[in-house]
Amino acid sequence: MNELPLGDKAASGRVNRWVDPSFIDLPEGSISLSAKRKDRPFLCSKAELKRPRKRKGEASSCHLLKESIQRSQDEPWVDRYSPCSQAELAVHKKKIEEVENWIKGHTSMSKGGILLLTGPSGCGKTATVQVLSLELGLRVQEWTNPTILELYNSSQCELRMNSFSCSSQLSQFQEFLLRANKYNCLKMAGDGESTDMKLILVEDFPNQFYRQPGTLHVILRRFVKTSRCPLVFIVSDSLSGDSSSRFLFPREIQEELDISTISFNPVAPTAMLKVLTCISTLEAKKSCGRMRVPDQALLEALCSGSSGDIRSAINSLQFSSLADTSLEQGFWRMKEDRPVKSLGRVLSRSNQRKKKSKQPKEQEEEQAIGGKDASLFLFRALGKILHCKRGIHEDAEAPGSAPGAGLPSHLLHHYREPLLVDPEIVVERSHMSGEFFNLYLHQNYLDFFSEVEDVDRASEYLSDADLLTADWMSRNTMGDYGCSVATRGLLHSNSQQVYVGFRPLHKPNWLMVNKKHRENCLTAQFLFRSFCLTPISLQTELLPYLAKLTNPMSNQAQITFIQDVGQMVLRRFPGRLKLETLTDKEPGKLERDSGEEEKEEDHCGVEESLPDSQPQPITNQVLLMDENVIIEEYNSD
Ligand SMILES: Nc1ncnc2c1ncn2[C@@H]1O[C@H](COP(=O)(O)OP(=O)(O)OP(=O)(O)O)[C@@H](O)[C@H]1O
Repeated sequence: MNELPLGDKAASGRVNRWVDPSFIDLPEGSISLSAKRKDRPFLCSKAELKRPRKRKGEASSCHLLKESIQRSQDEPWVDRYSPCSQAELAVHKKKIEEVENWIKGHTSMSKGGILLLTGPSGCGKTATVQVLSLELGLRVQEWTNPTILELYNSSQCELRMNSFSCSSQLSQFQEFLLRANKYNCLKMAGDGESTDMKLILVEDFPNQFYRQPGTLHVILRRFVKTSRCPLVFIVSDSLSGDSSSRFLFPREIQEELDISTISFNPVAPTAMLKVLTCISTLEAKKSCGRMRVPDQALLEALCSGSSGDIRSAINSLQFSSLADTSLEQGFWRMKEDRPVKSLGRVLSRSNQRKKKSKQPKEQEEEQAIGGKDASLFLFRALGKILHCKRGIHEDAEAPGSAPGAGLPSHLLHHYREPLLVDPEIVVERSHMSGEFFNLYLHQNYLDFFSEVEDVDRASEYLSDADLLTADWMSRNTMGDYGCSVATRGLLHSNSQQVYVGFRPLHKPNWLMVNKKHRENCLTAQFLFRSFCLTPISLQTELLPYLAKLTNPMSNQAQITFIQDVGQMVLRRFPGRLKLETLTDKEPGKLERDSGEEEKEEDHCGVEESLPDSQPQPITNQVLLMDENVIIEEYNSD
């Protein structure tokens, strides 16, 4: 990445003579044209655009000077240092290229089309679109939800004009989209060589879409029929797992409307560090020595605490510097005497070796700076354990000292380099119970081991962990301990940890088996309710018995279920079951079937019919046909 542009961008080249959108009849707030700031679209902060201008002579020059200093101090650094070119973007080059190719492909020949950009908040999705539009000479026409006041005003106006009785956010959005697609922007004097090419950007969705995504789909279907310019949707991922992009743009709609999707990753720590270093150097220069240049360790702490959100990192940097300029006891000063620490776990391995490793507790303190939610997707959390990173002991760096020098000789084989992750914190941030986390580890750990003795030891630890949670009375308390035993046990057992590269992770087999078990319980209860037995008794006592009889039941559904559950047919599943792959954005939340035990006992309160979500007996019938199993006569003699 190149150097950031020098000096205060906000002060230069501000264009105030921008033209109102061609859709002047729409409420003002619903459209914002980036062409307003066409010459330097990123130079002026929103705050500045909205600031009322004073008339000449209204204030003294001193007052104006003070105001301008204040304004420059107040301006958010994210706006002041917003990127103006691809080289300045802290986004992976490939992602930028992908977006660029898509935009180029869909602006030429007025082809239109829809692009969906997803990724965590603050990873530079909007900045990328803005920069590319600037470079490709496109005008960005962006939808922003009108405020209630604007809605009210517009409806008043419309009432007066005797058109619609009231214009909802939804209808305004629809109108915006259709008109933006149909009409070119008005060309005004001073627009220079601006082209008619434009890009429609939607980041703000009318609330109605979250309640009824179908309404969005109807509008989009209409849009694609006449689409002339590219439409870009930006939807941020949420770590809580309620992915708006999946909800608003389900796969069927993406396929039907040929929506392209590009998924952004969090900003890489190295790129983020570069940006922060650049900004802090420029700001320190500008402050004429009033602001101390933050040390490397502090910048790294801000990077790691922001979890790949560059906006949050820059804001934290600005915030912490504010505290410093006025009071000598500022943030930089407090951090001044800290030992230099590295981004060991995020920078290259060679760098890690050179610098000292951090203790988990210190890492935790640093995470608190910037206050960004540090939740982990399950995929990443598992990766942190399975691809575990280790540092080196401080004493091992001393010349002549052998690894494990402090250990007695008979324990030397237990020597390991210190962990760079804290397994308990990783599990906590995955939002998953220790027991379930263990299941995922159990399913996936083998691929990461190279020695059979290590596997032996690891499986013992997993069994111990299982044992800790065996007793239902203490399960809640012991779950966390069990998880510590499993994670730390796995990490310790893997004595020959080798770099295995990317490995797909799978969901535990147990989940599938458990699901099937629950389905069978419900089906058994439903089909054999007249026996008034628990699902367990039905499946382990009654059905195996019935399976031995000839025509025990007249109901075909019952017969097929008896065949399915009452006989242990190993032939039915030759080889291993097909495992479900764990995707990288899968949330680490699982519904625990808490009511299961009670349900099993409550065998008299059976539902009258099977819920739709449950497998219907027909599934078993298909199995029966496949296997061609015949109920044999049971000879009790
Ligand atoms: N080098 C840089 N690369 C990317 N963004 C930068 C850079 N320097 C500063 N920024 C600022 O960081 C912010 C990045 O936020 P952006 O809106 O692009 O994120 P986003 O992925 O669209 O997330 P959200 O959906 O939450 O808005 C922007 O305000 C941008 O101006």
